[in-house]
This record gives sequence, structure tokens and C-alpha cells, in this order.
Amino acid sequence: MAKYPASLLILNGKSAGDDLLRQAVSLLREEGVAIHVRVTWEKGDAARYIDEAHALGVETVIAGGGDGTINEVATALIALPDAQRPALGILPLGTANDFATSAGIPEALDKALQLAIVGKATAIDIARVNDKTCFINMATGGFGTRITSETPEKLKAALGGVSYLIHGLVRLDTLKPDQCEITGEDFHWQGNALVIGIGNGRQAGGGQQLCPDALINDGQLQVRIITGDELLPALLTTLTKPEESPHIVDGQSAWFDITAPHGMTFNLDGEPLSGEHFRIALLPGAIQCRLPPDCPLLR
Ligand SMILES: Nc1ncnc2c1ncn2[C@@H]1O[C@H](COP(=O)(O)OP(=O)(O)OP(=O)(O)O)[C@@H](O)[C@H]1O
Repeated sequence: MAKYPASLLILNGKSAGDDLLRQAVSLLREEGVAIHVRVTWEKGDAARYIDEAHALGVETVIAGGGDGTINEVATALIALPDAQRPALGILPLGTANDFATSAGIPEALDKALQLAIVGKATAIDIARVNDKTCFINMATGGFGTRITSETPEKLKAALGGVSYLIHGLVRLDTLKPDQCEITGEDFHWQGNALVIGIGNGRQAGGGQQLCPDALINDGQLQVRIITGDELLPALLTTLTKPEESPHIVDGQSAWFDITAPHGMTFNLDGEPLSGEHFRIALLPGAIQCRLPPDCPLLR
């Protein structure tokens, strides 16, 4: 693999002590592959390392972490001029890894690292909210948002993706719908939403397939709204027979406008954003991402 150009791995500090990763990086270096590694401490570090990646002239920036880390790296890459933007590689080291899982990135660290360095780069879309905050995977509102943003770190560490579901069930009594209006190209809906998923990718919250038909290179966002005033009946029919549920509204558009008169919170790949108005628009083909050849998220 010596002929492959240099990469910079931005590693979420939570995973810095992973021995298997250290071995995988050492092995590749012994084979002559140039991999720089930088470790984050808090939000914002990944963006600073993108500046360093640019100065080093690497061809690939690898996001080593969960959905939040991938999102932070992708968002910072967008800020670079097109011609100088390195490709994005993904090393899944988070709790849920929703984007990596649905994109078919291998779970084995050595295989994922190899794909991130030498895989074929494909142009993928990125979504931008209110002209500044981006997400690569999904924006979730309502029930899902409160679960993912409130699930304690210790529960996540102990149980992984299932922790989101368990924490959500425990909190059922306190979950209320969000009153809002959602508009897109040929799409309009107004009412009480229990869950809203606006997906460039397909799943969030540790495996919940909110936008099962989403593709990351089709120039479209998918929306799924689980409607209703009472969570339990809506959730039960929706979980058991999603195709037949009267509580599901689906749509697609290159952009969505959401107005929530009482305010609501969207979770953008793990980062909460609160407000009364959200304009979500796609940046088509904005990033080159190294993905498996049979990636189910590509058309
Ligand atoms: N050294 C560190 N220790 C703890 N948290 C960190 C560190 N470095 C960055 N972070 C935080 O980690 C968050 C991103 O975590 P990420 O989403 O990648 O992992 P996760 O929550 O385990 O994964 P997932 O979203 O797939 O469940 C950012 O909000 C950032 O502030």
C-alpha cells in the first residue's frame, strides 16, 4: 500500500486508548502508508485539525469516532474550497455508529481503516441547516431527539445502541409531541409530530430506520414524521407494522422548511439545535467519501 497518499486520522479522544487501533495503524505504517493521527479533547478540535490536514496536503481525512465525529469532520471539510478538499474516510468508533453501519463500513478496525485509506471516493450530499450547521446523516426531532440527547453516557457505554431505546421507554411519560409545519418541494404537512426524521442517511438513535429509502448521492432528503398526540398507541403500530401505520407521513425534497411556533429541538447527528424555524437544504455532491463498492446508501 506504499503508493497510497497520506491520510490524517482525527480520533475522538474517547477511543484514544484502543490497542487494536494502535496495532492497525502501526501495521499500516510498517507497510509504508503515511498516517498522521490527531486526538480530540472536545467539540471544535476536529475542525482545527482540518486546517492542519490542509497544510499537510493529505488526500484523506479519516473521522475516527461516532456520528458526531463524522459530522464535525464533514462540516469542517465543507468550509474548504472545493479543489483543496480532502476525501472523507470513516473509522467507526462511536456508540451507535448509525451512519457507518448503514453505509456498510466494516466493523473490524483494520478493514475499516484500509477502506478509509484506499477505498474509492464517491461524491456524496451534505445537508446544511439555517446556512451554517451541517449534518451528513440525519436530523431528528421530537421523541427521538430527546432520547438521544438525554441518554446518559454511562448507559451508552454499557449497552451501546440499545441504550437509546431503553432510555426512551423509561422516559415515555414525559415525551410530548412537537406542533410544527413542514414544507418542501411538493410537500406540506402541519400537525403534532412525535418523531421527525429528515435523512440524508437512513438510520439514527442506534439503529432506528427512520428514512429507510434514503440515498446519500441522489440530491434528495427524505422525511418521515410519526404523527399523533399520544405516544404509546402511535409508537406501537408504527414499530410493529410501519407500512400500515396511519401515523406515518413520508416525503422527499431537496430542502425542507420547518416552523415550530413553540420552539423545538433537532438533533443533528448528535448535536442539538433549538429554535422556531429551520431551513434544511442539501449541498449536492459536496464531499468525496471513501465507501465500500456495495454501499447501500449509493444509487
Ligand atoms: N476526548 C474526548 N472525551 C470525551 N468526549 C469527547 C472527546 N473528544 C471529543 N469529544 C466529544 O465527543 C462528541 C462526539 O462523539 P461521537 O458522536 O463521535 O461519539 P458517540 O456519541 O459515542 O457516537 P454515536 O453518535 O455513534 O453514538 C463531541 O460532542 C465531542 O465534544
